[in-house]
Amino acid sequence: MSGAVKKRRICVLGSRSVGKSALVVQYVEGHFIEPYFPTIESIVFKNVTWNGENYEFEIIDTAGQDEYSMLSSRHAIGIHGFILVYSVASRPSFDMIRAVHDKILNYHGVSQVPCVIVGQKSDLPEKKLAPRQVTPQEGQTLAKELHAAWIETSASSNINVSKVFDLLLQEVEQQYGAKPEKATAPENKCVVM
Ligand SMILES: Nc1nc2c(ncn2[C@@H]2O[C@H](COP(=O)(O)OP(=O)(O)OP(=O)(O)O)[C@@H](O)[C@H]2O)c(=O)[nH]1
Repeated sequence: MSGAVKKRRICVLGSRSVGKSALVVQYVEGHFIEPYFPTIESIVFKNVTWNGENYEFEIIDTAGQDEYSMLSSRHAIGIHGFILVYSVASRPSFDMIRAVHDKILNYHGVSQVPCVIVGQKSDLPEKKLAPRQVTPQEGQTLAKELHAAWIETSASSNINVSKVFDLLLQEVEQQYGAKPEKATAPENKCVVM
């Protein structure tokens, strides 16, 4: 194992109330937050060992987006990897994934960024608490099209939560490898919202 800690900055994006904060808190603190507090922005850190290397995640949990919200440069520039979250019980939140992904690509001026698409709240249809509005097949098809990884999770039942971050590291290391500074989009680039 090499001693150096590799820093990776991760941004979590998606519609309101899809469970972005719950996912991050379950991963970092190991518990589920039941009440809903809309996030403005929260940054948390976690150290992990992956493939024999030490990493420090800086995870930026953002306020929920809608089709009209602009992507802040803080949530695009210098970010190594993106977690795009929808709820499997919300079709509009799934439709938002493509819009957010397009905004990220516009910032970076590339055709691909390291990304994991997450279908959250998988417990809702399983426990018959809410009907499923997005099938796993639809999630996988979109991810294939956007060259992203895909997974379904439940923050409340702690299903697949840490796998999200393992998958993202895999995507980040595949794309940037030893050159993570390439995640920095040019500052003077014209940005199309
Ligand atoms: N059943 C279930 N509920 C969840 C899950 N994750 C989050 N929730 C609930 O969904 C609501 C919204 O969760 P948040 O984590 O605050 O959602 P968010 O995407 O961060 O919301 P914004 O800050 O508005 O963007 C809360 O009441 C959570 O308890 C899950 O995996 N299963």
